[in-house]
Amino acid sequence: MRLIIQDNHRLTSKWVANYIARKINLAEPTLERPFVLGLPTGSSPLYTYHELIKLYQYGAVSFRHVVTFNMDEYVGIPKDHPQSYHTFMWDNLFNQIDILPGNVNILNGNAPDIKAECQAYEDKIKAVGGIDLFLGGIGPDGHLAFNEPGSSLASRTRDKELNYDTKLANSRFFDNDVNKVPNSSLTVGIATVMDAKEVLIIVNGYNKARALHHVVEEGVNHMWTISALQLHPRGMIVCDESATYELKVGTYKHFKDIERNNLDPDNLLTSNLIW
Ligand SMILES: N[C@@H]1[C@@H](O)[C@H](O)[C@@H](COP(=O)(O)O)O[C@@H]1O
Repeated sequence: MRLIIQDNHRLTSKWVANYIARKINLAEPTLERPFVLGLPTGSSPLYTYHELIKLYQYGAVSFRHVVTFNMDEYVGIPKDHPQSYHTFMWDNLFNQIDILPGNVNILNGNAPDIKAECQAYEDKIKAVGGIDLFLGGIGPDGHLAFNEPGSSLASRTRDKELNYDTKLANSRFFDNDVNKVPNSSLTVGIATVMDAKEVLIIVNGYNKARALHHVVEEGVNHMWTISALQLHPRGMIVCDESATYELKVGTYKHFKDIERNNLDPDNLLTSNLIW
């Protein structure tokens, strides 16, 4: 697993956006052979999306032949609700880049047949050849997408109840009222994410420091579902300094050392030092 430590959230976002743009460009995607990107919502990827929009505006990347699959969606709120993940993605990324609407895939939290919806999502990912790069964030309890602590590490796309901690964390988007946060979600499973050719997780802030410690320094454990990343051949975390507060000094120094030539986001757009 790679751990890229950046000074702050702004640099984290720039690094991740440049990395994604470089990956898309290197793949030289076409209509027949698109680049397939898994995407999260939340505050962690927000500035990465702003950076990607800037790169698109400068002409440094195009999303014309990019197919996306979002990680998750709430159950029980309309698609056009201001806090639905549909709204988040269209407002913060898709409406501002050249992606074809038909290439965007987001789970339908109001599907009449949840099982069929989730199976169709898994089938569609397979049909396009799998996900090339899955971008993600984590919750303070180390959950990936909505795979709450205790979720099977072999899980696939399904519906999942949200725990109180997650509802509390997400209540900031629902007038700080935990009762307004939906009780359940549709989410890709841990195995769905781990099937991607590459997984890149953004971790920012003190409130994620414990989770970062668990994924980097402890064993694989279903109570910290992000720890499954240790088993991925191309798993990478990009974090800011604040998120490293629970890491051992030695761990911190080790990753700073081995990634010392890869830290400058500006080098990424032309670098071949990329997976
Ligand atoms: N389902 C999402 C996760 O995919 C996301 O990673 C997490 C962290 O969000 P944030 O980045 O806002 O801290 O929140 C939600 O629970």
